[in-house]
Amino acid sequence: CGARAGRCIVVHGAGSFGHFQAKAHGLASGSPTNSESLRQGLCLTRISVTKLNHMVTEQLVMCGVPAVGISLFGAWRTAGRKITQAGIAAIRDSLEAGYIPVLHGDCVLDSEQHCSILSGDTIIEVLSREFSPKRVVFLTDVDGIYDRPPDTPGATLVDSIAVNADGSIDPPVLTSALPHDVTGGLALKLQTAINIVTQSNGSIPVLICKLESEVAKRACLTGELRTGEGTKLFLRQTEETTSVIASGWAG
Ligand SMILES: Nc1ncnc2c1ncn2[C@@H]1O[C@H](COP(=O)(O)OP(=O)(O)OP(=O)(O)O)[C@@H](O)[C@H]1O
Ligand SMILES: C=C(C)CCOP(=O)(O)O
Repeated sequence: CGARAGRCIVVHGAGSFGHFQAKAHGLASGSPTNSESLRQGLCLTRISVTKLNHMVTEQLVMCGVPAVGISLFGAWRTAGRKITQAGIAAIRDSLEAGYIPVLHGDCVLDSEQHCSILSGDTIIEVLSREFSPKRVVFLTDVDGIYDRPPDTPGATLVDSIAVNADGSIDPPVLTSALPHDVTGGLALKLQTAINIVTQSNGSIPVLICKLESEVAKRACLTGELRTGEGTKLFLRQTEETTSVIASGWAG
């Protein structure tokens, strides 16, 4: 409900919705022959992910947030899983009219394999390029990024991750994903966070913390995340980037 305080875009994943149907019908890899089974799988997956989007949007509206659900299907397209068309206009128009767009991981039409899946994480990466937000906050069901899967003995929360210009990170992190996940789970979330940091040259801070917490509220509204509250990614400054910033100030 903190969304009332300013303009923001909400993107949610499919969670326990959609992945089972998508996996059962092979939607991620699609098929050039565009079979009946694939079409049926796409319809069932969309019923599931839009049901979740309806529930999320409804909760936001009940909290007084002017939220509108926006799906990708129809407006976004891929070719061999690569995005060839992103329906940005509908999102921009909704924001300008004072609404909070609520997008979700979805399946879309693909010109080579009939359909493909776009994860909520992939959507966030595209939106970050288009809208250059003040910050991106990933909300998850654990406190942040751990050095190894949090259910592994000895797992420790990582307060900050330095992202190098080549996309490598320090410290390294081990991840795991649930067997039904068709989009890669936390590994894709982390890769998306890294891409946002490198592509924005460090100008978009990325924070990862726990859903439904005071920490999450403060992180979304102010960008503040204290030690032990979650994970912050930042671009490791090299001599080259430092001199560019310095010359920017001098100019
Ligand atoms: N190194 C790690 N640090 C934190 N969480 C991890 C790690 N490795 C695996 N996980 C698991 O990732 C889960 C969080 O990922 P989350 O479910 O938010 O992403 P997702 O699978 O992409 O979800 P969605 O599909 O809804 O976007 C946690 O429940 C945790 O168990
Ligand atoms: C159609 C599906 C399963 C969307 C997946 O979106 P994600 O949960 O954000 O990876």
